Parts: sequence; structure tokens; C-alpha cells
Amino acid sequence: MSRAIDKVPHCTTMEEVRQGVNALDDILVPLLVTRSGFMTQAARVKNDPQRVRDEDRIQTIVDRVREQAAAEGGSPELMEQLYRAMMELFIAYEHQELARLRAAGLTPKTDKE
Ligand SMILES: C=C(O[C@@H]1C=C(C(=O)O)C=C[C@H]1O)C(=O)O
Repeated sequence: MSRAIDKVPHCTTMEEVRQGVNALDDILVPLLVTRSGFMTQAARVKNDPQRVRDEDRIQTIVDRVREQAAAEGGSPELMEQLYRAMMELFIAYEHQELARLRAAGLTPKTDKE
């Protein structure tokens, strides 16, 4: 048994709490930057603003992370809310990246590929 929730120590001061949060942010931020890099890849591969938002894929991810959160002893509801909010921001970023790539010379698709 090594669930993520079991790795949280009992804290007695806010210094301890914030030290723990900072240590996790040091891991999370680089991962989120890498995730954003995949949005740039998605923007180029899709090359179509109408394909940026993909509701089926969003639902697949929500189902996955709910299950993962539960297995790690966390709240599926919280994980779904976090992921839905995060994906909205990544979708906006993907649109921004597609516009940037097109301004830099990516040719818009002429037909469905
Ligand atoms: C990266 C994609 O584009 C969008 C962003 C997603 C994400 O943040 O994971 C998921 C679905 C899409 O709405 C994708 O289609 O996979």
C-alpha cells in the first residue's frame, strides 16, 4: 500500500504545510510546462481551430483521473474539477498556439485530413 494520500505527514505548523506544498509545486510546475508543450504539438497536428476542443477526449481524461484519484485515496470530485478547469486553460492556450504557429507560417488545412 503506497497511496499518494498516505504520503502527507501530520503537520503542526503552517511552515511545515507550506514547505510540503512548495516541494510538490517544484515537481508539478515542470510537469505542467511539459503538458503545455503537448498543447503546442496538438495545435500543429490538428491545424484546425474547430478541432481544438474535443469533448470525447475531455470525458476520457475526466474518467481516468477520477479513477486514479480514488485509487490514491483522493477525492474524484476535486480531481474532476481541477482537470476540467485546467483543460479549459490548456484549450485556450492551444488556440493561442495555433494562432501563433499560423502567424509564423503554418499553412491552414484546405481539406479534412
Ligand atoms: C490536447 C488536446 O486538445 C484539447 C486539450 C485537452 C487537454 O488539455 O488534455 C484535451 C482535449 C482537447 O479538448 C487533445 O485533443 O488531446
